Amino acid sequence: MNIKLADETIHKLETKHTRVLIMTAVEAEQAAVLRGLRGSDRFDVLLAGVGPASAAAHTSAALSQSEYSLVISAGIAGGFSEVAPIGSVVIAERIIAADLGAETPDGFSSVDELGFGSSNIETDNKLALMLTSAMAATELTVCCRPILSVSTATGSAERATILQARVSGAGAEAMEGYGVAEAARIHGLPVLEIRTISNAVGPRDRSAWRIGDALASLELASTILLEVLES
Ligand SMILES: O=C(O)c1cccc(C(=O)CC[C@H]2O[C@@H](n3cnc4c(=O)[nH]cnc43)[C@H](O)[C@@H]2O)c1
Repeated sequence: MNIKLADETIHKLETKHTRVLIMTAVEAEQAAVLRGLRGSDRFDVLLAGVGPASAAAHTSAALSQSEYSLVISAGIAGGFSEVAPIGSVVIAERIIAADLGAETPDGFSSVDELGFGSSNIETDNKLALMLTSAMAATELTVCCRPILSVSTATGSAERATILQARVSGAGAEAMEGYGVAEAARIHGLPVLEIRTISNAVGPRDRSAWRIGDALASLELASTILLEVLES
């Protein structure tokens, strides 16, 4: 894995007055993150809404209002079951807009292949690895993998297989990471994504979602984030 942005980011994080912006899709995720952060005034935890467009717009608005040194997309997600079981944590090694592109007679072409930009945003890999190690030392099950952003949540085994073939090693699928990351990139800031798994990516069965387990993991993961950034 490449180590990028680390010196600049760590330098900024060591500066006394640096602040961290965390974006969650919904209030239940926001509340779990805030419980985990234990009242620290170093963080703003704001609502992004659901999906990449809402997330990009809300993140960009927040970044235009206040100064931050790090931006994080956090919340629950679907996990690719071979690598990320329910209740586990996935830290993004990269954030990928997995359905941004075009269907062609030869299959899906990403925006990169079409020459329209990039569907792939690097996270702060050094911080991602530090967090992964710190979480691995607790009761949490954690991995550092690509996290996919999609506009339509996967609802079939076929679609899950297609996405796994499209992005080798993908750990999880959610809907806001790429929007948050694109806003951070435009503002010149490093980004992370932290997801806790509520359901398996695959055939839709809302009754099987374990939102309580995922929110409990999100709270604990947020406490570890606090400890790592304060250490
Ligand atoms: O109903 C609730 O109590 C509740 C509490 C917390 C969160 C929710 C959500 O529905 C969050 C939606 C949010 O979660 C991400 N997500 C979760 N699973 C998947 C998935 O399999 N595929 C894609 N996204 C997923 C996503 O980021 C949504 O915005 C409900």
